[in-house]
Amino acid sequence: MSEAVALLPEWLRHQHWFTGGRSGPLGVRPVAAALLHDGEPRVWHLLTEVTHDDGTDIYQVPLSVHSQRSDRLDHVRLGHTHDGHVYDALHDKEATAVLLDHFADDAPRVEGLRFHVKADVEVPYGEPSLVLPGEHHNTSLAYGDSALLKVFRRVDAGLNPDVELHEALSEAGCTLVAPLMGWVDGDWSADDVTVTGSLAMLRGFLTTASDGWALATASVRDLYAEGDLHADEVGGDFAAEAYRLGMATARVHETLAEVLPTGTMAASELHALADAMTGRLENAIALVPELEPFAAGLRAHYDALRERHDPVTVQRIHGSYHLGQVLRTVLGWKLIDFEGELMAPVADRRAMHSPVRDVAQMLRSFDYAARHLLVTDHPPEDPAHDQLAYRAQEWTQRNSEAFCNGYASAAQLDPRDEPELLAAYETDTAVYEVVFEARRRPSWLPIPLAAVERLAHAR
Ligand SMILES: Nc1ncnc2c1ncn2[C@@H]1O[C@H](COP(=O)(O)OP(=O)(O)O)[C@@H](O)[C@H]1O
Ligand SMILES: O=P(O)(O)O[C@H]1O[C@H](CO)[C@@H](O[C@H]2O[C@H](CO)[C@@H](O)[C@H](O)[C@H]2O)[C@H](O)[C@H]1O
Repeated sequence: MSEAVALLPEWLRHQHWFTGGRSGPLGVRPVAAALLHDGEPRVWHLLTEVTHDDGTDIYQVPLSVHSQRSDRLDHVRLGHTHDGHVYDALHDKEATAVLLDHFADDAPRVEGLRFHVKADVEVPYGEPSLVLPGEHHNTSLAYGDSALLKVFRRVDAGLNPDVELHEALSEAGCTLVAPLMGWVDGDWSADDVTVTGSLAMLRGFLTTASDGWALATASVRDLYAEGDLHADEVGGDFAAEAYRLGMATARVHETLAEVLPTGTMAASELHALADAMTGRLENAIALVPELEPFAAGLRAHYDALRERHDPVTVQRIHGSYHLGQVLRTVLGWKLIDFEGELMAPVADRRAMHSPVRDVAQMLRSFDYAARHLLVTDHPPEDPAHDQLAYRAQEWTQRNSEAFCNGYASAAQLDPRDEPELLAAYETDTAVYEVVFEARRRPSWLPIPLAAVERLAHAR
């Protein structure tokens, strides 16, 4: 194993799900290793601590070791050791079959790993796996067309909120998420004590799904192609979908409030929330000085929270809600990926908030969908820019209203009745997005910066 571990730093550096600092991996130290299959290939389950210039994280890196080099797996080869050729096991169908087989009742027990299957679930043993394409934070394997195994790459001690909320919603009979079929948790050593955390989640595969971002941006393309028509006049109007998405969101919130704890945020906690938002703004300004001219206007939204006297009802929410986290199937909208903001500590990701926070994030996502073509295809020097920007604003307005109408029709709460909360959460999200884009997609930075400017002048 130690030879294979030596291959990890260079390999990890090139994995898009590796988020460790600018330095990349500086050191790698296994914290748990288990042999899942002692045959050809040999399959190892490995958890490794990775040190980088921003700190230390635990990554899950199942490996398969073949005695012969495999052309088929060349694209996921880490290198060669005395034991054989080492591959990313999640891309190796022989190894992923081994992984799925461990959910079976009669599978050999593996020390430090526990595979759980929910009652009455049919695990598709024998189905080949396919890695879902795209640059995701984790690696998801579709087994046939019935189950999806999401293998968390960066893992934390404790229950992953994705597993926790899928379990709560599935148990409550909520059909607005893919049903939870099972999960894996495991142990590793941290500072000489053993900790436990969620490692993977098995859920139903939604075969007819299109993601919300693809659908919304297709609607915006239609609008842009007809620059002289309003959003409600073009063929690809999205408002009815936005309305239904609002309803689905409200119903999920309602179920979460029924089956998981709720609470209230009193004035002192609202102060603390406003302070946390202000702190994030100050950090963001240090990184992106273009924010500075808008700082006073943005802080005013946080001050409004400090001035509020009524308590705010809080509950578990999605936590990182946007159009990429919703799938439209023939049976309607489904919500996915309840992990929360990945870079936040797990305790923050499991914190209770007003459901208005999810609404605010989805409204930001409508703004992104409407404006992203202004950045990619119609920059300010394009003569059509100003007209299209106007249309984009109309599209956002129309779909935000429709979403809130749908939400209000299915919930006790109309998010527009909480304007201070909505504006504060929208501002906090836009500030987060400024940092996210500055680091990850600088060419998209104008999208949240335009929102920051609008929000700064909105009080
Ligand atoms: N239950 C599902 N059925 C079909 N596709 C899904 C399902 N859940 C997620 N997906 C697809 O997999 C992608 C990644 O899932 P997600 O849970 O968001 O993982 P990650 O955290 O790695 O991004 C989604 O963008 C979606 O396209
Ligand atoms: O996918 P995650 O939940 O980890 O979210 C991160 O990446 C998102 C981009 O994929 C990012 O979302 C931002 O861009 C989206 C369009 O690509 C847009 O729909 C969102 O509204 C916008 O916030 C998200 O902020 C980031 O945490």
